[in-house]
Amino acid sequence: MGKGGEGGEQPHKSHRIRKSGASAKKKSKSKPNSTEGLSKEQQKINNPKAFAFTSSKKAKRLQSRATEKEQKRLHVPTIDRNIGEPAPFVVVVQGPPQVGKSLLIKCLVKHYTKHNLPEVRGPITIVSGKQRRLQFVECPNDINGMIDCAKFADLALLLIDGSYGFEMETFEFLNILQNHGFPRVMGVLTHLDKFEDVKKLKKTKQRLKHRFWTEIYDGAKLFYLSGLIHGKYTKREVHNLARFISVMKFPPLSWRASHSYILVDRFEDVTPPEKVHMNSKCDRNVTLYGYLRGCNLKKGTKAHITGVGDYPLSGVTALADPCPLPSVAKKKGLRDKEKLFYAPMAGLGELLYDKDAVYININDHFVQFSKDGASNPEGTEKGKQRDVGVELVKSLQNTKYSVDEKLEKSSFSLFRKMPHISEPPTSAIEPDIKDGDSDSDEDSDSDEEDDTEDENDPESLEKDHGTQSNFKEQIVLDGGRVRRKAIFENEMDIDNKDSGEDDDSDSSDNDETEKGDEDILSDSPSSADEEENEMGNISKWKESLLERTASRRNIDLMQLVYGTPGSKSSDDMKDDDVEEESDDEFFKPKGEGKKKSNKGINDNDVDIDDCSKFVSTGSLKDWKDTDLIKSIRDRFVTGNWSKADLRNQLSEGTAGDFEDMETGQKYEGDHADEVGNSNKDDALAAEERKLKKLALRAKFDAQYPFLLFDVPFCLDV
Ligand SMILES: Nc1nc2c(ncn2[C@@H]2O[C@H](COP(=O)(O)OP(=O)(O)OP(=O)(O)O)[C@@H](O)[C@H]2O)c(=O)[nH]1
Repeated sequence: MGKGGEGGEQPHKSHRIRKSGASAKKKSKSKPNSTEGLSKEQQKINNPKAFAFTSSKKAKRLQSRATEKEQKRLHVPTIDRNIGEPAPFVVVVQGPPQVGKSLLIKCLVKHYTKHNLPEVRGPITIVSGKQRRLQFVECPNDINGMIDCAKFADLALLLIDGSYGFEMETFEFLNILQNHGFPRVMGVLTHLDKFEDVKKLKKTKQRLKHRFWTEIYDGAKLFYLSGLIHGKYTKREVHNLARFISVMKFPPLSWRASHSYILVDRFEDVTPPEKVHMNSKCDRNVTLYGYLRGCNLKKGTKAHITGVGDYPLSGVTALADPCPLPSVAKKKGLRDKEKLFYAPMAGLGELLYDKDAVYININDHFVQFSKDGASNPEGTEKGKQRDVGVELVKSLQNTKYSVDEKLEKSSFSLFRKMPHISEPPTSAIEPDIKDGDSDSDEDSDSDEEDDTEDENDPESLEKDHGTQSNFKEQIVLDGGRVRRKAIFENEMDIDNKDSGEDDDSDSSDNDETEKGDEDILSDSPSSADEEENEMGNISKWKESLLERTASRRNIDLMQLVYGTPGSKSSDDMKDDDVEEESDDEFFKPKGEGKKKSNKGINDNDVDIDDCSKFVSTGSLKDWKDTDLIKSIRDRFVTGNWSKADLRNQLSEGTAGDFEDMETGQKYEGDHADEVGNSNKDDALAAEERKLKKLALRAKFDAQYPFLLFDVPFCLDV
């Protein structure tokens, strides 16, 4: 572009600096000392104060902020080994029983695909965006299931019953997650519609949020699902949750990225039927289907199947994607056709592609079964001539109950006059526990029950996790359900503080909860300890678990050797033992008493020291015996050594013969004459030995005559 407007183009008008008027004045005002044309260095020299910092603190803060920003920018690049489309991210939905896991998955699937899921079984794959697929898995409520889920979860949705509080399952899963490279975790509070008091709801939300933050990290995301509408979570809340999952970043976990693994979404037993017919326990061939994650998988590699074992792969085949990502055409959002989902185990979809076959699944209500022959009288006669296969199928139509259902209802008696034994109903657990512990628990733990338990069922069992622990598991029987509530002392502390604050602001708020909690605090003996255990990011319950494991194995050697301070005297202990023994003896079956009376070393105690070795208990001393411990007490640094000297002197004085080998002089003890005739042979043998020694000594002296002199010498070479 030329200035002269060559080529027919219009020239740009150059900027004209104002020389008069308001804007010219303004400029001259803002720049009284014109520094135009000066370099930055020169400007600094001219006015150093303008470039100096006014506050050192502020400067320091700015500097650290700049460094932080710089550091954040720098990160180790993650290597993505995935070829082609990335495998779906696995979203594990975990929580205690009946918290609403299946319902949440159903609602999320409905939101993403507009399909109703009849049943949640196995992984459910859906297309959630143009570049993203998700796989929902419901975590089973057993520890093995939790371990398996922790291995493949990219995101864990921890469902918590808000009306009830934290349960043990959540913490168990969190602990397992930590051992598998902590994936993304999000909390979801359900059953919030059970709160009638808005204030109480708000408070509970706050409390649970802070506890959640303490366990994971400050600011961890916690969603609230406020209730159900037509048996489903509200659309808005599900939409928000789904949005959050859709945009979430899943940084690859290093171990997983360098190992190949498959979350199996379908499996097929492809063993030839005749082989199974010949031998029902023959080795089976099983085909497993699923998305491959991590790195590549080769034929012949040994694969570990959780809960089954290690097996070599006989072959790996790449199949067509059952739930492909939509086309990359430039358009906003997903079309309805592209909202695919794949859930072979949940009984969805009509076609099933196998390695060697295609199955067509037809819903039962579309199938017209032929009428049962027995229903019409004519058919009975015809039925006699029917084919055996037809007969079998017809009889199958008649069965009302499946084998499992029949087994559940079945019962048997071991002896003729005994009542029938059948599987106990779940409610049968209740009276058992109540009978055993209800009395004592009501007495001791009645103070520690909070409002939810009061409402539902006051009878509960408590297990203290160690003496120092601030974390307790409380087994509560809640409307026929056994629930394992997690109770934190810290939590109670916070509650108390909160209630105190609230009391100031609103004294009329007399919640049962607060009362209960205050009682707990005032009555609990470890209130001083609680103050020490302030809320922090460190999870105290995990610490206590470690401590307990360590303390089980530790033996206090000091206590074993020197005894417990203020322990009973040995006589007292003996008396106690005698009493115990006599009591035991009284109720013992025949022959048992003798075993117990043998006060040898306890076999269990032997295992504590080294369980890998077999130790014969007969040859060992019982180091629990106080007399035995006393007998060696003076052999240690802290013992009385003068006693030992005295004993040596006495033994020397009384023990009799002593012979100085240097001089050949012989000292005889006071009691030498007490040696009887029976020891004569010994004396002769000793005499012989002495002569031998003297002869040897003479020989030695002859060989090394210089050793007879005490004068030090050296050899000159
Ligand atoms: N009132 C209320 N009921 C809920 C809520 N969430 C779930 N439910 C109900 O709780 C019951 C259990 O829900 P599920 O989704 O089967 O729970 P789950 O965790 O899958 O149960 P399991 O698989 O047996 O462990 C259902 O009847 C739900 O309707 C909620 O937020 N409020």
